[in-house]
Amino acid sequence: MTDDEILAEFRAADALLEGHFILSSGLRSPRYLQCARVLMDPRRGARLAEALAATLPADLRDSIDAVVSPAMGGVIAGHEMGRALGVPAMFLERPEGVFELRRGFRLDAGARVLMMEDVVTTGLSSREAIAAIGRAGGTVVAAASLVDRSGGTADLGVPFFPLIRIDVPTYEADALPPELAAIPAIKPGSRAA
Ligand SMILES: O=P(O)(O)OC[C@H]1O[C@H](OP(=O)(O)OP(=O)(O)O)[C@H](O)[C@@H]1O
Ligand SMILES: O=C(O)c1cc(=O)[nH]c(=O)[nH]1
Ligand SMILES: [Mg+2]
Repeated sequence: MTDDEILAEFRAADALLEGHFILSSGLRSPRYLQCARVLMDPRRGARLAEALAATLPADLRDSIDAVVSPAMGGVIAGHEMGRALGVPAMFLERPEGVFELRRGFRLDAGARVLMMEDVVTTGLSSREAIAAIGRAGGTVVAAASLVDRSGGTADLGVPFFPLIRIDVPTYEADALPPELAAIPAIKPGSRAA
């Protein structure tokens, strides 16, 4: 899938939002990629996951035992990647503030895991998820996401395969451009403030 085809899927889903957004990291942005709107169409989600799976090197793709994703945003993205790769898909939650596998999800010792996110901005959520998979006994062999909006700055410590890289600005909360400061901010994600 080309970048234009991927962006067309986001546009068709009304997933390219404009306004004033508080991101998971606390950074602010005039743009938000609402992957939940993309994934609300299961066939669109499956198409995008198939396209992403096809970009993985074949030896890596064939070696993956499981997909593990951080909730909430990663849940459906990870499930579709599990389907595309033909492996189980599990998710991490943080009811106590730190990601953990719950609901009977478990990894065999040394299981080769693909960590799947919806969006990567600073990479913090991805790094926290990768650490949690390690604590659960898995070995993260690669990370993937639908969108990388880090501008190439996110270092996840493992090979990283985003479906698309999108350049969008982010600002510290105390350094907003006037046009952003003039709009009320909303926080679409679920990380506790
Ligand atoms: O790379 P980062 O700076 O960590 O930002 C990206 C993260 O932010 C969003 O999650 P969020 O914490 O908003 O919660 P959600 O997944 O429950 O929506 C998104 O789903 C990623 O997990
Ligand atoms: O950084 C985030 O929290 C974030 C940015 C974005 O564009 N979309 C999203 O779901 N989360
Ligand atoms: Mg998330």
